[in-house]
Amino acid sequence: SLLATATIHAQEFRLQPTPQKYISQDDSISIPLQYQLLSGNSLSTGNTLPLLRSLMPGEAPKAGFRIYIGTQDDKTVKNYRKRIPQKPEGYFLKIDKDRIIIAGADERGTYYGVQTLAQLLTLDKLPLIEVSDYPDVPYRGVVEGFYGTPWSQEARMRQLEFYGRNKMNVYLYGPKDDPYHSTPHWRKPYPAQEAEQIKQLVDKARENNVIFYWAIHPGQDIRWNEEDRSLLLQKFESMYQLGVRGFAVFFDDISGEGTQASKQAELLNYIDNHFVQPKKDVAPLVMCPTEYNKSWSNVKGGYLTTLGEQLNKDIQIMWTGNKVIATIDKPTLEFINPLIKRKAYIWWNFPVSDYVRDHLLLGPVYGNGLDVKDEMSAFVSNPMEHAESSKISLYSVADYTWNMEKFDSNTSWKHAIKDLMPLHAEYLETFAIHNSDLGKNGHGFRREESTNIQPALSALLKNYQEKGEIDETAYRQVAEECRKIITSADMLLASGNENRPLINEISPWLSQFKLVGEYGKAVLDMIRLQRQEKAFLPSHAHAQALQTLMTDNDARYPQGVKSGSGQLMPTFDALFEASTQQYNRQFHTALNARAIYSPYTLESNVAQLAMLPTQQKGKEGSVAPSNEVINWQADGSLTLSMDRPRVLASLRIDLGAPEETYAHFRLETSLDGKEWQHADLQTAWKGHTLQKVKVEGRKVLKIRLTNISGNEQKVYFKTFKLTEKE
Ligand SMILES: CCCCCN1[C@H](CO)[C@@H](O)[C@@H](O)[C@@H]1CC(=O)NC
Repeated sequence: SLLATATIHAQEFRLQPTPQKYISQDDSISIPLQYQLLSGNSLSTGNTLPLLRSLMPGEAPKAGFRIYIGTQDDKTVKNYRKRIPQKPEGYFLKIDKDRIIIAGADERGTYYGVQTLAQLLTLDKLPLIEVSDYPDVPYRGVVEGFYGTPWSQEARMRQLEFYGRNKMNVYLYGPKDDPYHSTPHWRKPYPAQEAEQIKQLVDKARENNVIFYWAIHPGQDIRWNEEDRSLLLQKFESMYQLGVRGFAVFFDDISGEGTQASKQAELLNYIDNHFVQPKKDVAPLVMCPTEYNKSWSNVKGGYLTTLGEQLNKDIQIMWTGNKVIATIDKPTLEFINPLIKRKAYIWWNFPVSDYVRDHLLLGPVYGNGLDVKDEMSAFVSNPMEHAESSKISLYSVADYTWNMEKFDSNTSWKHAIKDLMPLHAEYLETFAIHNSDLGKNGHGFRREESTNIQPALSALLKNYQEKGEIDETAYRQVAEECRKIITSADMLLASGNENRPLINEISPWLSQFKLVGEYGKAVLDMIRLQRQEKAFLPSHAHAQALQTLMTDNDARYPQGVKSGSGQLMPTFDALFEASTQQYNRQFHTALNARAIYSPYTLESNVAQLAMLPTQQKGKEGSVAPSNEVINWQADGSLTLSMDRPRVLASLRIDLGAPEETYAHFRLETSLDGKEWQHADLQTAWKGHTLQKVKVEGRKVLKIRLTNISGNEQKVYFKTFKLTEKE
């Protein structure tokens, strides 16, 4: 498929990432089948020569064609020394009629020169070209730092190859749900099997010139004493024995003793002075602070300034931006860099989806500043638990961090898709453009979706809702898009082995996507046939059947599978409702005019709660949990309303707080929104969670939870779930 890639790419071939500078003459040579290799001593170890030999197997001592390769200290490239960009990981690549020169500022730069050559070799002829290139951001890559199913060994091996090809140089291993990374087993060495897998990853990383960082997440139960400090160092030593040469300590998402800045700084400096520095072959230590975004930081409290003042200068400090989930711009960095007295090591929480697990985030990487390359020491992406699907974003993160000013999010996005499935790129693009928004979520972070068809969707809906008329141009465009949706789903599901791991990840969403396309077609029929008493009915019935199929999601994904939720589904639901209401008025019928939706709506004057989506699964209704600590102001309340009175079987609430906290809250229910009955929170207490609150058999229309303590309460919002009586 490499050849296929070349053929497809040939007309719009681009080098990835976009090089800083390159000149190509209008001439090319056929790929040399034999060549004499003149390589510098500095490359005798490492994986640069193995990569070159794997790409061009025709090495022959007497051949006329020559390849000169080395770093700037090697005499094999001394004539080109001044052409090498004097920047870390810089390289000079020149393809001439009788020779190729690959000269790097350092070993990794030379390696990247070979990776660029690798891309040129996918063309049927080698263009005569000169490339002078280097990365804008020193450290570029991925932090596997999400909640949920950690990536598999196979997925990680593929990731590391992807990073090598796309010139990403760091991978931080920190899956929140790995018990040996975090509580409870961070103090213990890995069992033999897991240790062997880590060793394999470290070797794979070295092969791809990626620094493998192993992170530890001790903060939830660390004790600030000699014993835990030495246990942590022993764990690091055991990882070093496995070949790990990059170390990180994450103090994010914890509470209690572990959050003290001065203790964190003391521990990290100790690790730096007694482990990292003495080892001499270990990368600079990286730490993730507890206050890792501006909305959670209390500058006056001094946490960040303490780290900035006390942490050894070479220790990197991570930062997610102005919020947990945020794009990174100049003001973001102008805020944090002075406080921590160094350039922030950006942990970008995208395309991570562990707080919107029913969505895939496959859209373009956009919104980060193009003028911040000199304000950050690193930019690493926290991806989705779906490794292959995350590559659409990761490809663009590689592009953005290597050559920031030249980054174009849409071009990069299109090439990312071609890189993943060259033979099905148009279908994957149709799928990706309609699966990019997150839907309502606790962080309030949203993305554009269905941008290609959005104008037609709103024109069609506006004309129909306001004038009962059909905008024929919009109608045709939407109908065509529905056809493309249905075709794309089938083509991708039937795409065989082009990218089987990707299809395995997205197949539940592909099935849902096809239903969305069918639903769109059925709704278009409904508005076309709305005035025909007989013909309307089968389309209405079909649309309802599709609504049912779309809510009975794939059992593999209990949290549900959403597709086209940003623009397509809201428009189709609105057209379903409007045309059915119109039909009922005209023919005096009472067909169901409500598209399937959650019968529960949430209102709240607590900012972080107001955005939470509600969910319905059968007899269960819930407000989605928030990943953030909620600042619940005095007298702040949350009200869950039903679409009609319902009899409750039970209600479970979990604020992740000790029992006394619940005394600060009052729970009430109401049948009419005017009269409220109290429900007792204390009696239902069961260690950290309120079990069946005494509302058994109560008929309610609304449920309200209010902070009556007179002060702000900081709580988690883990569970708010009701079950209705059968
Ligand atoms: C209260 C927990 C918020 C979690 C925030 N983010 C991610 C988004 O959900 C999640 O993957 C978690 O690992 C991460 C923590 C974080 O952002 N650390 C710098």
